[in-house]
Amino acid sequence: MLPFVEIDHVDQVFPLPGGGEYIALKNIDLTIRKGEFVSLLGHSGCGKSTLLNIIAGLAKPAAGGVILEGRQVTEPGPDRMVVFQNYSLLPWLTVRENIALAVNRVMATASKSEREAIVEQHIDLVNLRHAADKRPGQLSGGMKQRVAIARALSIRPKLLLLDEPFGALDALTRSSLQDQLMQIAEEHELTCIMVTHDVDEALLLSDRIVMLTNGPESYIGQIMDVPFERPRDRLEVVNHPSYYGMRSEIVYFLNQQKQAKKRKAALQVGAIARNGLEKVNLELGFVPLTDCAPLVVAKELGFFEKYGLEQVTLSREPSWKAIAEGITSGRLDAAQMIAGMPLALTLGMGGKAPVPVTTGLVLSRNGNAITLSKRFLHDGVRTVEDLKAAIARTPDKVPTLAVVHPASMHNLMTRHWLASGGIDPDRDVNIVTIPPPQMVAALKGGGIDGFCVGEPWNSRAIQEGLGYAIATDLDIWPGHLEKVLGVREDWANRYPQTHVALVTALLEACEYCDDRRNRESLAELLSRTEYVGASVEQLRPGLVDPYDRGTGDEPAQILRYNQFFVDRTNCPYRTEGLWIMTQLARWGITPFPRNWFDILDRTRRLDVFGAAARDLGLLDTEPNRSPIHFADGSIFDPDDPIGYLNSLAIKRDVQIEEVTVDQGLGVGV
Ligand SMILES: Nc1ncnc2c1ncn2[C@@H]1O[C@H](COP(=O)(O)OP(=O)(O)OP(=O)(O)O)[C@@H](O)[C@H]1O
Repeated sequence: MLPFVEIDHVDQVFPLPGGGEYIALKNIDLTIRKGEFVSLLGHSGCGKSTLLNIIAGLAKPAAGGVILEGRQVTEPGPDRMVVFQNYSLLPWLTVRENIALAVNRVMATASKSEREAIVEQHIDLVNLRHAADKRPGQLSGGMKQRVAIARALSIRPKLLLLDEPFGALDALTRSSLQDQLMQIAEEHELTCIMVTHDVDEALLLSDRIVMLTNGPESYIGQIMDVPFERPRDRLEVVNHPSYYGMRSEIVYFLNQQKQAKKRKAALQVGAIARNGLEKVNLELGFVPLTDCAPLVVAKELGFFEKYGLEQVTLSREPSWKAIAEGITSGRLDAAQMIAGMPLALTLGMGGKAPVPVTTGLVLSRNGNAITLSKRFLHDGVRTVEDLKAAIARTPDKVPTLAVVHPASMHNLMTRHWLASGGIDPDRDVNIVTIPPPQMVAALKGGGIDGFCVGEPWNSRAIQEGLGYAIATDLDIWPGHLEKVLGVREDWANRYPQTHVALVTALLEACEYCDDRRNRESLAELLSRTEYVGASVEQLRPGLVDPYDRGTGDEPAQILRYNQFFVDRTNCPYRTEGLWIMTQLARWGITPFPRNWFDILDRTRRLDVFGAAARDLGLLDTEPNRSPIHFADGSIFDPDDPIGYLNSLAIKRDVQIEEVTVDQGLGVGV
């Protein structure tokens, strides 16, 4: 379906009184379907109203634009009506006259009796017949807001924009108006965008909640799908089993934003040097997943302090996109990253300028699964070949599969798996990106037919009866690298001793995580809201318990499902980085660099890993140059990456070019 509203890479910039400028919004990109109700949520001053004004055509963005039904918005128009918090009614006109003013202006070609009928219909719509001849001064706040809504709806806008419409009302009036708005929006299939501060209001009314980060340069931090069925009943919504989980996820996001503000102020302090290290105050990003465990353990068990890193803060990030932004902007010192991210950022993914990012540590291996909607299991889909046959049976229905980021192993391995079964991942299926914590809600809402993600999100979908794991990543490439520690290259050069201390602390934490005696307490630790925030039951499969694929088969113990240390987990082998680069090129995500050796040298810091491993007395850290063997029988020979690329049957147009990567970035840390 074509998008109804496209907010296309919008930036907004305001001049500051003393000179300079304030970047309020940065790269806001969002599409909205017809009939959808979307809320914009965020702290005061984050830019919600600024964005709404741009959509309304009341302000022009500094960059990007808004497209409504294929036409660029350049000025206000009757197809978009805004309802403001302060009602903006004309005080000398009655309720009827206030509504009639809008109708007469916009529907000038309709006959007088038609226009009168529309006015009366909308007076009834908001139950104000008894007050039709009263002026605003004689009305309560709730009544005034009902007039404003009736006036907005009377001209039949395509898009209703609401800027904290109920913010000034008492609780009772507020809930009654929310119910009325919900009913009207559903009956008239209205598309609505509402700015609100109120988490419960957003959950009650919205199909999606768009959470904005704090400014300057606010961006979309997280988007939550709200899966409650319509028509909605307030009590049923609040009693829905997912309600409090979703609510706490939003509150957590807002709290994180508050803390980020404090941290930004603290960043001005800059590097604190002590203990022979150039910097001991670090901000580390992670995404709520089972395999963030080494960071959590290093923090909770004091491994950072043990190696002199006295002030380490962990920052729970909503998505891999936020991690990339945090590292490239210098907001984060280092982060848990999907394995392809340092390479994709260094090569300039999506046409962006290359930002050299490097890794000296693999944090984990394995731990992902491809989960499909249960309906495929009912159709007998057990293998990739069965999936191909199922797709061929319904050529008009292209399944949508979600991955967590284009540069993730989830994307690259799902594509490898599909292609190994003769399914073209760009033509036979539709692959979209969704942050890990939102996968289950998206599957439940029916927007996607399956996903590839790390734990606990597969097990959650399986335990809720929504899906089954058709393949774990051990069925595709057993022992593949999964998460790495990523830092900017200029950061690594500026803080070399700190970098080694950080890798040493995390390497010791990895060893702790793979000691099976610690796994029970690890599941408890990860379940805490500030870390993964899922139940222990959802975290246990694969980590502690046998893995239940949701197929009805007996759960099987997969010892290496979450692998943190054993079997030479932690060395950032160049061969694996090289395979990732072939895949990024295979699917058109980045070019394949002719200077691949140089890129590998810069992005895989074997020297840092070696120094940390020596500090811990570990042997056997030699680079491994053996070919990679995949479960489908294919082999990657690191000596001939271009020959390998040429041999692949399903691929896009592969670009092979010299990639120039400068190191001269402004250091914000
Ligand atoms: N015309 C302007 N000139 C300069 N700065 C502005 C202008 N309009 C908004 N800003 C700034 O842009 C940022 C975003 O403002 P905006 O009103 O969109 O925030 P908001 O999220 O709607 O806040 P609230 O929830 O408090 O209404 C704020 O820092 C604000 O001070």
